[in-house]
Amino acid sequence: MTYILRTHQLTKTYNGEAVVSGVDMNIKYGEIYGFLGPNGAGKTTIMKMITNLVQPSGGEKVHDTSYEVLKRMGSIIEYPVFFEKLTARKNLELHCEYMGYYDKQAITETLALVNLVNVENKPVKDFSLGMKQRLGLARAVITKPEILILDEPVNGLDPVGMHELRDLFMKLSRQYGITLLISSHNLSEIEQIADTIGVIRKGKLIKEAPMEEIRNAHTNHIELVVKDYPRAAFVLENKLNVWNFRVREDKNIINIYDDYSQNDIIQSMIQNQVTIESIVHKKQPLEDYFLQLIGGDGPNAKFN
Ligand SMILES: Nc1ncnc2c1ncn2[C@@H]1O[C@H](COP(=O)(O)OP(=O)(O)OP(=O)(O)O)[C@@H](O)[C@H]1O
Repeated sequence: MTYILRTHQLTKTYNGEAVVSGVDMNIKYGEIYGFLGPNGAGKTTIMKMITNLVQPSGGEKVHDTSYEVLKRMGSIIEYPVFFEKLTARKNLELHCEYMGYYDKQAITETLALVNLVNVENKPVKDFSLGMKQRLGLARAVITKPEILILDEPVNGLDPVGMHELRDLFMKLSRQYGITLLISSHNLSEIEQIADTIGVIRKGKLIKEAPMEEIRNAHTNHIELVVKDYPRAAFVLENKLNVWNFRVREDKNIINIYDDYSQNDIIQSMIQNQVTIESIVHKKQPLEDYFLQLIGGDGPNAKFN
């Protein structure tokens, strides 16, 4: 089966208000699924429904075999809590006992995986945020889950901590074959590692696509500046069969997102008496595209 986890019309209502509505997510085996959205968009609520911490008001989630996958699911939804006075190793030992999984070798291996071997006998209260995040991850992966659900795991980390954690995610995915669902409110945090991106805005999944497709389609585009944009748009659609473009009416700019030949566009515009002021190939920062998507009202839209 291609998918390890799918949701179908997943919905959550609080006090008559839908905070998550009709979400269809499709997470493939072994991939890193970047779950993006501004604060309050509904990411945590969806992750809680997936991990059975919150009961959906409607819709469902579909695993291959529901009970079995739950056992094979690791998660960090809220800030990970530890027995602060106990050592990292002791925390992992207690967790394994609680889960009915006791394998000393697994503890040692997992501490090595998250690079905490040299501090395994320190009490957790002396750990930095990054170390705690890595210990949380160790706890989530020690029982060898097939899927990991991580809610904003790099939040609050400095660039070094973020980098370390991203490397670890790649390792878990590529070397251990674990599927990862990682939420973030910042595209740049997961852009390099995500295979698929799901974008949530006001409780609705507004985009789900391979990261590569988004990168190609939206970072490269042709910017066409014309005197008469309605006529230029007409020519694009009717003479060149170009549909994937956006008009910025205030500036007579047309951004064309698919891979078209600039020459064809120039020739066709000339043949149809459209005056071109300029035509250039541009790269849009991906973050701008994301802000535009979740803001929904122009390139300067902010998250909230
Ligand atoms: N138990 C609850 N009762 C009422 N409203 C809730 C409850 N839990 C969440 N909400 C609301 O649901 C909306 C979505 O919250 P959620 O925490 O899922 O968003 P999020 O995308 O994870 O944002 P953040 O990154 O800030 O955690 C918010 O408006 C929040 O106030």
